[in-house]
Amino acid sequence: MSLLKVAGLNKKFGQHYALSRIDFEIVPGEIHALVGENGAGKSTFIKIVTGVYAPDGGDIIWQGSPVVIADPSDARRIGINVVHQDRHLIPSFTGYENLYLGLPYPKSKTGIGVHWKQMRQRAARLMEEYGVRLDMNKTADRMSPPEKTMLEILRAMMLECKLLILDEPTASLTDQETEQLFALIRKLTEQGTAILYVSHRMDEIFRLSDRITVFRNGERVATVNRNETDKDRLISLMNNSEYKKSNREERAVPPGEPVLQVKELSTEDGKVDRVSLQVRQGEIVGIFGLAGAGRTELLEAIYGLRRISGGEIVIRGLRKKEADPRQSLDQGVVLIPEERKRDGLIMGMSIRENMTLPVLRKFSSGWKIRKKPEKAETKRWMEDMNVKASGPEQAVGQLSGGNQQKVVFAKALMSSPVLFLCDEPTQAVDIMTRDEIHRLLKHQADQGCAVLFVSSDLQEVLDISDRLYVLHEGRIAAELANRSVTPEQVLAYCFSQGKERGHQHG
Ligand SMILES: Nc1ncnc2c1ncn2[C@@H]1O[C@H](COP(=O)(O)OP(=O)(O)OP(=O)(O)O)[C@@H](O)[C@H]1O
Repeated sequence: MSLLKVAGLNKKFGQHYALSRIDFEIVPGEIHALVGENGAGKSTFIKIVTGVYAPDGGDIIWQGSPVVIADPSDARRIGINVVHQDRHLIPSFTGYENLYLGLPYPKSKTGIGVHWKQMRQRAARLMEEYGVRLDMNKTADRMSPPEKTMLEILRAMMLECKLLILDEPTASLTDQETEQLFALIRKLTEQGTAILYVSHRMDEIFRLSDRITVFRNGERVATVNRNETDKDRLISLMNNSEYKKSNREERAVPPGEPVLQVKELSTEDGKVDRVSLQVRQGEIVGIFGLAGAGRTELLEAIYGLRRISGGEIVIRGLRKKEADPRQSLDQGVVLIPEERKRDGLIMGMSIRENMTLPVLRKFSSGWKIRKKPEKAETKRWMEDMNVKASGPEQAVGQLSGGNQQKVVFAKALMSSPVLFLCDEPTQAVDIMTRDEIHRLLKHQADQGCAVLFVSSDLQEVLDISDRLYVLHEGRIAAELANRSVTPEQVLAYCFSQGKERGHQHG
């Protein structure tokens, strides 16, 4: 019998159908992937089955009976939980405290205090049951991304979750960390929990899922068995056209003058430790490291968002005097941040306002902003980046996650930068846009830009970079020419413990 069945589900925003006549079914113990281009309706669907949005029509059947899921606590009560990429943990709370978040703490015998022992025992039982090892005394802000994901899954299982929805769970995880997560997912399904797995990462979908449902423009276009389809067919279903992957080609333009020179750079918090690197004109340089290696921190330090305790940053021959993002922008440096909701965009503002804010000078004459060219350029970039929206005036907060990322990118491109600092720029974007972003960056590099590119997807780093640095515990563990390097070689450096630290030029 199906665990969850929906029939004829509709959801409208204004005149626009985000979901139209959706039929869907998931059975106990199944791993069911949900895929679709950015804006296809996946998040809206999740929000309806978890009680965030009310549908405008259609039925939801849970374990054979019709239900109304009025709010998220309703969903949790019947056994539906979701783990999002934006994790819902309280940073200063320990693992234990986060595990019991929103739940009654076990009371001590007196009925006044918390029964800590019981709390710890229950957590230990749960971890043993699912084969998870976590230091639950650590506060959430000291946990790595995979640890946080595991903790959230454990919390769902405390609530006797029958349907666990994982929304881009591996977005910032490396391959090894993803393996740990997959092992946990398999354990959950063995015990009958169904998994609805939303991801843009095709390889994972093919490794993990039993069935795959494809959404396109708010409609369900297919549900297929994993072993009866392949990646190219799936992508064609997603966008109704032939998909051709761009090849890993050698870039012809030889690198020019150094644009970025980092010498012995350290941050006050110790996350970046005596890092030296350089990126020249026309070069795309990758940075790879495990979660916690200091990838984001390094980019933030270069951009001026993190306090520096030593070393220097030279951009086009000019030494940066202090941590100052404004100065970076003036020097033609842009940062595509990992957390676009926090750092990249103002959700209440329109696409146009977000894109043109840093470059308003370009459109001003005297006191006035020349609206026409401002709008025209916004539109041009929206077309180039294939941003799905009702128009340049739509609020960014109303766009799907992937389309927000495209706006971040367009905004960066608009300022004609000389140096791109990209932190997971293709996170959450669909596979077509991912190729498009790679193409755009290569084009920018061919025009003389320098690109420093961080991704937790090793294959992506290898696909795009001319050269790469491996980061390990805040330090450069290796510099590798990306001609014949294999993923295994890169990973060996990620796990190196100092003594193997060395340089390899090729
Ligand atoms: N609150 C809202 N107001 C107006 N439109 C919205 C709102 N939320 C979503 N939409 C629209 O509904 C459509 C579906 O969006 P949804 O977020 O469900 O897509 P998605 O498949 O999850 O995309 P992504 O892969 O980019 O996260 C989009 O066109 C989006 O702009």
